[in-house]
Amino acid sequence: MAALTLALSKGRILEESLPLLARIGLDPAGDIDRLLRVPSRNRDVSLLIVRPADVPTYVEYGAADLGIVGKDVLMEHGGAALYEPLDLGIARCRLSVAAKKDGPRPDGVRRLRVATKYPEITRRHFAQKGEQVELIKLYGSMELAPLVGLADLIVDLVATGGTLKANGLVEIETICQVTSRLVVNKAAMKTKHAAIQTLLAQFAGAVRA
Ligand SMILES: Nc1ncnc2c1ncn2[C@@H]1O[C@H](COP(=O)(O)OP(=O)(O)OP(=O)(O)O)[C@@H](O)[C@H]1O
Ligand SMILES: O=P(O)(O)OC[C@H]1O[C@H](OP(=O)(O)OP(=O)(O)O)[C@H](O)[C@@H]1O
Repeated sequence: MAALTLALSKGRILEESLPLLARIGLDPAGDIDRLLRVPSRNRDVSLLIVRPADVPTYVEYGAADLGIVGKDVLMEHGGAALYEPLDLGIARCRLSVAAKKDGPRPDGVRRLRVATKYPEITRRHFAQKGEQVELIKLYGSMELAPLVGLADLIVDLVATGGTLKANGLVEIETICQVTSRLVVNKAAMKTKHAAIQTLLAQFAGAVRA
């Protein structure tokens, strides 16, 4: 079998991937808290532990043959350069627009300011609605922005709604549902076809189990 490299999103997705990986013999055979490249129990597959937002880049450039990444990250990156054959159904959440409980007060003069880690998705969302907004790129803790007057709205991930509630924010619109996806490098899908198909079938079986 051709050797394969699988890029994993560290953090929450890695945690939720571990049971799936274990089911198909791909559990890490090394310290995933320290190592960035880790062998798996299957000697033909090695694992890369990377920041979630970097997974599409590793797979697109062929540094990894496959990757596990959130749909939110794929949509922001622009997924056209990758195959996305399988929804793994893990790290389930949604991407939503939220505001302070008393809501944004458009004054008809100033554009609404929207703070987000996802400027591309946010730009497309408001453009589709014909609304002109000012985007403010943040790298985390979006919930703070409306509280301190940095933004009128945020676009962020919501799962239980606990973080929004704790910060006195309410969800006003869902943009899309999010789960993690298995993605594949387009060239590798041809050159390592048999090995990748075998792995895809194993992942699909593990998801059904
Ligand atoms: N509350 C949540 N419930 C379920 N899935 C989530 C939740 N928050 C984020 N996710 C999913 O997990 C992915 C990674 O989130 P995580 O919080 O682990 O990393 P991050 O903070 O975005 O990454 P980085 O450490 O690079 O900033 C997201 O892209 C999304 O797909
Ligand atoms: O609706 P909830 O269940 O509260 O989940 C939503 C929160 O989860 C994510 O953050 P995370 O916990 O991953 O922390 P982060 O800010 O470090 O990414 C997201 O950015 C929200 O803040």
